Amino acid sequence: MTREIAPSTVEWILAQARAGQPPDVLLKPLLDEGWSEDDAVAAVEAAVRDWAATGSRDAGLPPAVRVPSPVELNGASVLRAGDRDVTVLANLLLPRVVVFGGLLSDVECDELVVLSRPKLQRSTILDPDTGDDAVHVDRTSAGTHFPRGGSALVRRIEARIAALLDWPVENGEAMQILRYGPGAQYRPHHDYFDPAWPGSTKQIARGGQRVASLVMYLNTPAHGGATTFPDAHFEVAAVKGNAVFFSYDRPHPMTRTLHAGAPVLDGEKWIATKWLREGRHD
Ligand SMILES: O=C(O)CCC(=O)C(=O)O
Ligand SMILES: [Fe+2]
Repeated sequence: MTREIAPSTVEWILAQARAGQPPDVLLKPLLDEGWSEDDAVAAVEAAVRDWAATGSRDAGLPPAVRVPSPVELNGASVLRAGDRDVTVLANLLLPRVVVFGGLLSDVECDELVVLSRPKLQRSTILDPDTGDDAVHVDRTSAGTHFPRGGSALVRRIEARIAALLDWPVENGEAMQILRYGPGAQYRPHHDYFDPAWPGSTKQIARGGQRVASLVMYLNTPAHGGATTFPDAHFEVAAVKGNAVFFSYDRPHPMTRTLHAGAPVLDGEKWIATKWLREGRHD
């Protein structure tokens, strides 16, 4: 139970927060009244959360939800992810992006490529009206997928990702494999289901919104094929075994998670993508 703060104190705390005061300033009046530090922190967090939720609603934004949060800023450089150590190569707050090194071994990357090559089909994107998959010029890769838990290899990688991101395996969609040949690309898009699209309802019914994406690079293209974030003027080079994680706490462009697979200029590019849902995806 969160202790109630007097409304006048809430107003004072929010005014300090808006003015950019640090947390210890916000906590001081409660600590001075004899509150325990835990109660004071919980009460201030609740006040700020309510205020943010009201602000979002007033601005016509969808509410923010909890997302995987693998590492804080200036946190550990190496994370133990189940059976493997993974390095943190870059960490950005807006958009929320983390670049990981060595998430997959070379052997795992090669195995995924070998298993996928004979199964490839032209990639599709979601038809905004029907929610069904359709071939589109915006996405000129070929792909396939591996159902969750479908093999020992997939189970091992899924368990590692769940440990790294602290997000249940059951909330993950099937692992999607993509191959881009020379010139192929994936034009800028968001991975969440746009609530304005009639077809999104059908997708959201299975496990809720997507809240994060993990794109794992299965090879290093000879030239090109970066994952770009145009709103942030930021790009992640495709390097075998590495991965880029990004989360979006609401299905809105304000998350700045617009992203693209830039054209492959020489050679081919292989990736495995895991999309994570709010809830269990069946
Ligand atoms: O190819 C890339 O780098 C990005 C892939 C992507 O956006 C996706 O799979 O949703
Ligand atoms: Fe994407």
